[in-house]
Amino acid sequence: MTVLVTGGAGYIGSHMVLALSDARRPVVVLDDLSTGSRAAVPSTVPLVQGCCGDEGLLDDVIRDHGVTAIVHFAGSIVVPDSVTDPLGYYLNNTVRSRALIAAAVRGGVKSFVFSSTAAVYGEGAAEPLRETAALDPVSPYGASKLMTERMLSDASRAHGFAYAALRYFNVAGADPAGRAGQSTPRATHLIKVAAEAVTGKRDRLQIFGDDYPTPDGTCVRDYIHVSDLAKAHVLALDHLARTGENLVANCGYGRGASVLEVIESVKRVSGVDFPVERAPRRPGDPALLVADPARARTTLGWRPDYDDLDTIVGHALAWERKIAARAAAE
Ligand SMILES: NC(=O)c1ccc[n+]([C@@H]2O[C@H](COP(=O)([O-])OP(=O)(O)OC[C@H]3O[C@@H](n4cnc5c(N)ncnc54)[C@H](O)[C@@H]3O)[C@@H](O)[C@H]2O)c1
Ligand SMILES: O=c1ccn([C@@H]2O[C@H](COP(=O)(O)OP(=O)(O)O[C@H]3O[C@H](CO)[C@H](O)[C@H](O)[C@H]3O)[C@@H](O)[C@H]2O)c(=O)[nH]1
Repeated sequence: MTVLVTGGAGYIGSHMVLALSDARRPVVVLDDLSTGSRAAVPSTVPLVQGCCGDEGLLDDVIRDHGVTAIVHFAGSIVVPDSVTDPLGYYLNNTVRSRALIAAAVRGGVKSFVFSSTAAVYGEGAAEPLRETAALDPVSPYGASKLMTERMLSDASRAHGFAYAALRYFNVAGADPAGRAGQSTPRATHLIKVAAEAVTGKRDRLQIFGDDYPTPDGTCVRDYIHVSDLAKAHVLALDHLARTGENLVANCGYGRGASVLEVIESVKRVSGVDFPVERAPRRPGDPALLVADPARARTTLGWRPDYDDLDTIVGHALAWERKIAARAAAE
């Protein structure tokens, strides 16, 4: 009854490993440590260092650990990088996911939860976005994820397993107990970058575009707390095991915050006034992404615990200060 968590040494994956461990569910992590770190995996949880596209290794892990479910976080995640390196993104996100799905089929794994993204939706769809909105990704990143959703749909029909594709909106924050957080080197995510500006790791924050068709001209996103997201994954695993029915569901709160509103929140919560400068638009950025989370609520019974921007920012800051203090002590 072991859950294989690919990418479990990364930001979101490490919170999922904590959620499963807290629920006393057996876990094994597979991670190539390209952006994740060994320290993010509790010492009680086995970590296999390797690639989620290595079919021989996957067969061994599934067999040796008695894997019955897979939660697949491993992948490349930076939207603008996918614009400059699309083939790298299709390799790591699509081709390697295909290898993992094939290994799951060979190994008789019955449940598969996949990290999808709001970036699968097209521009111009009615907001908040429902799962039925048009799928027309702006970036190669979104396309690489949408292809994996399609493979899961086709393979589940042909081979008799159930999958959940959870379309995350913007994930932020950290474990409220301070056990995990985002430690990604060269992070690009807004709240993480702003937290680094608070601790002095960065000397300023850039706003990428202030001429979008949004109320204040900056991009609007639906920020979701990473621990609420992990909770949705645990519920999705239970749903798949209980019903055997596939699920595609948004994970967001249904409320947007602009880049300027996020910056205000970070300054307010931290009490630190860091320099901010206007910069050109970043390639691949849609103006507005806000979830309609009704399906996750009704199908999974998902009820968020941290649906508040200042709370998310507060947890992100606590983690950032903790790792800054640790780095200073080294
Ligand atoms: N962070 C967000 O806001 C967000 C939003 C939507 C979707 N997602 C998706 O969630 C997942 C996790 O994202 P994250 O923010 O935790 O990123 P992350 O970079 O912290 O985690 C990814 C993990 O996967 C590992 N990895 C990458 N390629 C691998 C490979 N080929 N084989 C094995 N391990 C590999 C990395 O070392 C890392 O530990 C990704 O699939 C991402 O696309 C993230
Ligand atoms: O220093 C920064 C960083 C970001 N931004 C802006 O802040 C917004 C959010 O950017 P992030 O990089 O934090 O997140 P993205 O919306 O680009 O992407 C994230 O959320 C998406 C879904 O909404 C994807 O799934 C993706 O994996 C994940 O990285 C964007 O308008 C971006 O231009 C800035 O202005 N300055």
